[in-house]
Formats: sequence, structure tokens, C-alpha cells
Amino acid sequence: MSLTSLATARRAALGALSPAPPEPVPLLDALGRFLARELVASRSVPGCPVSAMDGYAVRAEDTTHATREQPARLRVTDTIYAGHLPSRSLQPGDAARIFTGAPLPSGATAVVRQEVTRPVTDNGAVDIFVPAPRGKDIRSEGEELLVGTPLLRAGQRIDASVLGVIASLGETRVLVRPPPHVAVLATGDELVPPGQPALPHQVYESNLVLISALAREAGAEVVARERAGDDDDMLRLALLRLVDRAQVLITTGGASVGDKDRVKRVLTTLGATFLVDGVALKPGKPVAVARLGTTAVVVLPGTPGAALVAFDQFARPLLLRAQGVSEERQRVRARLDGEQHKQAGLTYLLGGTLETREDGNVWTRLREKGGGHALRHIGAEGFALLPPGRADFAEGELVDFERFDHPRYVPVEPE
Ligand SMILES: Nc1nc2c(c(=O)[nH]1)N[C@H]1C(S)=C(S)[C@@H](COP(=O)(O)OP(=O)(O)OC[C@H]3O[C@@H](n4cnc5c(N)ncnc54)[C@H](O)[C@@H]3O)O[C@H]1N2
Ligand code: MOO
Repeated sequence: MSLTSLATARRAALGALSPAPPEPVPLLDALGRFLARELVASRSVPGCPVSAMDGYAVRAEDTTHATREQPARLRVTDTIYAGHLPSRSLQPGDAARIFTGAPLPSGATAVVRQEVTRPVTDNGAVDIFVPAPRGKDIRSEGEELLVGTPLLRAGQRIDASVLGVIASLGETRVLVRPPPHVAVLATGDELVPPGQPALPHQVYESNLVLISALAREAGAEVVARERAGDDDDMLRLALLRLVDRAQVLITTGGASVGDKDRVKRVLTTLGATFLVDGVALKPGKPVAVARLGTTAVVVLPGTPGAALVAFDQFARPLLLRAQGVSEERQRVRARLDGEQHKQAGLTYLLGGTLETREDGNVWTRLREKGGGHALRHIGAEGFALLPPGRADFAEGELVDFERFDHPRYVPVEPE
């Protein structure tokens, strides 16, 4: 069987699922989701000129010659609190007591902070000790946000600061696509659920929690988790049950060519259409992506380390696509900290960390042991990509390193 290249397979897999229609949801429910359309400032912030300090609103020219020895003495004609309107405008020689965030009275052109003033007791006046240039300590209308300004692009991941900005525009809801519902099925006769005794030839089932956690990290809601043995009838029943409950069904195990590797064959008998079946990727070579009815099915290998990488490359993009985005990770060039040998025809994705050494070069440290296990990925900052077409890579050789942090999310379909 000739294997599809990673890039071709990833493109083909996206056909398994379309983005869900967007819906308005309460702001806090949108945390971690993606803006379904561009956000434009619907009002200016501040909505009118306001004071940036506690102090006195003045006409700047009334303070031009103020010094500590010869202060400018002004009449205090008003007191203005945040959220309240001024009761009069400032005439020459007037000042208004004002507090941070309060609207400026007309005629005022500067604010003097109270630390450089002293109230003159009993006669409602204030001494100003320093000149206040025009505009001093005034936040002008629209200084932070100007009505009509594009603020955030579609696809932006919604974090706390995004929610704060949306609320500051007076909105209570935001348009996002709902999290896709995911079902996970772990297959294999050898599997025993954690918490029960296991004999030496048995294996603790760990993919349900691993894959469910990865699905949640990708913004999905896990609605079902099941185990099944390597038996066609059991598999058929489990697949049919789960396919009805989820937009994305993710299976692990039984994906390869052994006698007991039944998952793809049972899916075929159920009428699944395969978009991807085997990829020139390691770990994760047996991965497949199919459609069964309206459900996208991702068949992951059972080996946890391979399931993790295949999830990252095939299930994660689908789950993000359902939410209307694709993920662009940053790539850097890094030197291998040891020689690597691989099968020439495959792309290898090896979890690793980055470090900048004294010589200024960026190196990637790859874990040699535990490739079949999720252990290899603990603390990984990204994948070193060893491209197909070569088998041997020398220590110090430059390779692409795809970083997990600070990805960019771009809308799948421009709104
Ligand atoms: N003759 C060939 N044999 C294999 C090939 C091949 O091309 N030709 N491919 C190999 C590759 S690559 C992989 S990866 C594995 C994975 O295949 P399967 O998906 O069929 O995985 P299983 O055989 O079911 O399990 C592999 C391994 O992982 C353990 N496992 C499975 N499920 C879980 C789970 N839920 N929790 C924890 N551990 C699990 C299982 O016990 C096995 O040790 O096939 C190669 N074979
Ligand atoms: O490619 Mo398998 O996927 O060796 O781990």
C-alpha cells in the first residue's frame, strides 16, 4: 500500500466535516471559543472627555503662571463624580472638583491632580501650584476605542481580555460556533479500565482519558466514552451507538493490519467513506479519517504516543474546523541535539523542547525513549519535523520545529 503524504492527507481529512452555524452565547460561555465574525467598536470608549485623575478640572490658561509660592487661586463651582453630569460650565477663574472617570464640564481644558493643589478653607476656592498644559490628565472621547474601528478579527480565540473588551461595548452575548460533540471508543481485548486489577498480559486502558483531554483542549465537548473488545459484533454495535451521539467519533486501537485490527473493516461494512487511510507519518501511520452518515470518524492507532500525534494532526484540525477556524503554528529552525535515524518514506513528528545555547543557536532536545507512550510528550513545546526523503540526520542539523504555543487561528470561511 502506498501511503499518502502528511500534507495531502491533512487536506483530504478536512472534507469530513463542515463548520457549525454560529450562535450568540452569553459572554462567559464563550471562553476558549472563537469569534465567528469580526468585532467592530459599536461605541467610543470613553464616550465623552473624562478626567484621568482625582483633582480639579480647570481652564488651562488660568494656571499658566501657577507656582508653589504664587499659586493660581480658582473658585470651586461644581463637584463632578464618575457617572454624574456636570451642573455648569467653567467660566474664567473657575475650577470644578472632579474624580477619575467623571465627565469634564464644558470650558475645561485640563485636569490638575489634587496632590499639587490645596483647598482654601471656608471660601470654596482652591490653590493650584503648577501650570496645567491643555489636555493634561484628560482622556479624550474615543481615546481607547473609537466607534467603527475594527477591534478583533474573526477566528480570534476568546480569552478573558477579549471578553472584557466585548462587555465594555455593552454586549452580553457573542457570536461563536458551538463546541463539537465528540465520542471516544477505545478498542482492544487486552484493555482493563484503571481502578481494576490487571494481569501482566493485560494493559491499562489510558486512551479514553488521553483522547478526551486532547478533545477538550481543542474546544470539544466529550459526550460519550466507551470500551469495546476486538469483536466485529461488539464493534459494530458500539460504533452505531456512538455515531448517533456525536459529530466526531474518535476510535483508538485495531487500526493496523493484524487479524484483530477490525475497526476499519467494520466501518467499511457499515458504509463509511474513507477520506484518509494510512499516512506516511510516524508515529501515527495507521490513522484513518472517514464519514459515516453525517459523523466524521477518526481512527487512531492504539499505541498512546501514536494516538496522541495522529490526534494532533487529524482530529484536532477537524474539531477546530467545526468551530470555524484553522490553526497556524509558528515554525522555527532548530538544531537536533543528537543524530536521528528514520524510515526514509515517512515524515516523523518528534515531541521535543527548545533551548537557546550560548552560541546563540536554537537546539531541540528530543526524547529518545518512550516513543510509544504519552510520556514522550510531557512538557513538549512542539514537534521537530523530520521530512520524508531521507533516513539519517546528523547531530546539529537544522530542522523545522513546530511550536505549540501562541498559534494563530484563522477563519475557515471569511464571514
Ligand atoms: N505488520 C504490521 N504491524 C503493525 C504495523 C504495520 O504497518 N504492519 N503498524 C504498526 C504501527 S505503526 C502501529 S502505531 C501499531 C498500532 O496499531 P493498532 O491501532 O492496531 O493498535 P493496537 O494493536 O490495538 O495497539 C497497539 C498497542 O497500544 C496498546 N493500546 C491500545 N489501545 C490502548 C488503550 N486504549 N490504552 C492503552 N494502551 C493501548 C496496545 O495494548 C498495544 O500495545 O501497529 C503496528 N503494527
Ligand atoms: O507509526 Mo506507529 O504509528 O509506529 O506508532
